[in-house]
Amino acid sequence: MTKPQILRTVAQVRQWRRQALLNNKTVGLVPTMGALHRGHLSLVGQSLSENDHTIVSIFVNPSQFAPHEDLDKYPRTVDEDLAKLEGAEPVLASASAVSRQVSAVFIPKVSEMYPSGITMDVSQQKGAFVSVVGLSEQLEGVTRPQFFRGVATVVTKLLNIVTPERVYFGQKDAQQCVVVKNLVRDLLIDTEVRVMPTLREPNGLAMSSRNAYLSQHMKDESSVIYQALTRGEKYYLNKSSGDVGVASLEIIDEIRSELASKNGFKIEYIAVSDPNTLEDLSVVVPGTGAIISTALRVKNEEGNEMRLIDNVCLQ
Ligand SMILES: Nc1ncnc2c1ncn2[C@@H]1O[C@H](COP(=O)(O)OP(=O)(O)OP(=O)(O)O)[C@@H](O)[C@H]1O
Ligand SMILES: CC(C)(CO)[C@@H](O)C(=O)[O-]
Ligand code: BAL
Repeated sequence: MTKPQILRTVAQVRQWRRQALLNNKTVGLVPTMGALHRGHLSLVGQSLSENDHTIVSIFVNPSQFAPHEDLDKYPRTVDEDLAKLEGAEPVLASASAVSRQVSAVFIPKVSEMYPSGITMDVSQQKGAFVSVVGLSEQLEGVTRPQFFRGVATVVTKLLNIVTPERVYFGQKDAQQCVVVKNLVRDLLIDTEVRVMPTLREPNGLAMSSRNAYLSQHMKDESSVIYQALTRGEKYYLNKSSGDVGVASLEIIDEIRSELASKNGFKIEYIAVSDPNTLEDLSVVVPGTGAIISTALRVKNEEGNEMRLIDNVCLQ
């Protein structure tokens, strides 16, 4: 088993990429903020099965955190992450990929990614930033206004550095996927955006690095989120038929009543949206598809509040 190369500078990644190109090898990129779990490894497995080389980036990107958010305490577990990437058989890797290993891991410093410097205060930031207008002012963008500008910026930088044939994201962060697809299309970036299904804990809770902030009890309680979303999905499936749609408000009411069964969950939003534009849908019609997404705040035993997001797709 060969260990992945650890690359720390943009120049090292470019050199590695040039070599792959010279050898006529395809490259898949899996961008992450580390604290890897099976959800991340499923993206890695998919990339291994579709590309000759897979590069994983581990970078906790400051520009997508607001000053009051958890940048400083975001879980940083690089040694464990590397062990998982070196050793673990990537989840869902197809038979043809089993013999493949992650080729490289890019772990840059903030100064490498932001050569003009960066501060947490958006008004003080220097250098170029990428905004995806419209899409990033909805849903997640309402409570995290800096989030999509930060994500769009860092993903553009990563795509410029790596120029991968394919880049992999998780459906759990549904709005992020739509924002990235739009920026790749509008900035004419030559890469295919692959969106992979959400991996869940046995109780249905979507796997997430920030779940590390939750006690087992809170994790159990939080399984209500997926139960509520699937209740909305079932309601839609039972009521829709042929080309007869279902009012979004009815679906949202179903979800809200399931969530109301738990105390201490503050709903930020429940939305039924067009999967491509993320515009609110008043009716879901079979065949057109929709995303039902939600964000909630939960308190752990220490009284610290944290935010969980999840979604399901309707066909
Ligand atoms: N449960 C999951 N299933 C599939 N993909 C996932 C899952 N969780 C995260 N991902 C994807 O992994 C990539 C890296 O995500 P990130 O490093 O932010 O982890 P995260 O678990 O989403 O962390 P956070 O707790 O900050 O939301 C993203 O494309 C994200 O959508
Ligand atoms: C895409 C990403 C790695 C950009 O920092 C991050 O938002 C994430 O991990 O989902
Ligand atoms: N997975 C999304 C990264 C974030 O919430 O900052």
